[in-house]
Amino acid sequence: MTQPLLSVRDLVVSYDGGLPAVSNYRVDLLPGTLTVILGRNGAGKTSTLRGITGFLAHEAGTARGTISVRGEVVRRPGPLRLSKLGVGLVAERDKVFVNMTVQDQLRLVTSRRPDVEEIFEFFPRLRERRAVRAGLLSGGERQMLATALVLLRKPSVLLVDELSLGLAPGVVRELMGHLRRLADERGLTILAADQAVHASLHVADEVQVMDSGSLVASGPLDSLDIDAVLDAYLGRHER
Ligand SMILES: Nc1ncnc2c1ncn2[C@@H]1O[C@H](COP(=O)(O)OP(=O)(O)OP(=O)(O)O)[C@@H](O)[C@H]1O
Repeated sequence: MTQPLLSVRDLVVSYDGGLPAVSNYRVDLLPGTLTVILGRNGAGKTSTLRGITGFLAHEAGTARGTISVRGEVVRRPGPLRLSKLGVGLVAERDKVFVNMTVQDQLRLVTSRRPDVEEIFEFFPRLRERRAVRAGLLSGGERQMLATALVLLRKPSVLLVDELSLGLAPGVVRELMGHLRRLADERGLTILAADQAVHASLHVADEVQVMDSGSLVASGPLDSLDIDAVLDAYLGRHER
């Protein structure tokens, strides 16, 4: 059986010592696959990705659980440790410097021209817009830049939070298509949390549905009665 690249068991995330925002979350990410976490506002998607990567200190949040990378339990997981093990996070609300050009931001992360060239090959739109300040990019282009800045660090696992936030359906489909290509062409292993149900299901290998901090469904797309699960937990109107 193929070994998961990243496994999570019994993840619990709480804020300010309150009731858990995430309870007993688990996942196995197989190499080169794309898993999506779906759930309505406040379901616990962002907290799950923060809990895995340890980006909780600024949120007065705590996480416990077991995270393994390539079969090895990660001792004292946290942002730096996970990053060194090749786990990258594209955080919700794009983290780009609005006054810097696309090209300058990419060069902040790497001085290797071939790496920047590779990014431009993958995102031709960023090449076209390379001399433009990030503040003038469209929402979709900003998300491409935010993703590119993480990709330059050459992760093998990419966690992506709400790529579709505030974007038009056509742009969301394009961005989801990029995630699919990153898995297929680059062999990246991806866990993406999103509310864009249709676009996510179109590209996913595995699907997880969260409600009130708990998983209510999880498995390969073709093994789930996805319509029933989504009707029950997202409501037909949100699909
Ligand atoms: N920094 C924080 N401090 C306190 N509570 C928080 C914090 N961030 C999230 N929460 C709470 O944790 C729960 C899960 O929120 P979370 O943002 O993880 O959900 P989500 O599924 O990502 O929602 P959305 O799609 O709206 O981003 C919610 O009840 C939320 O109010």
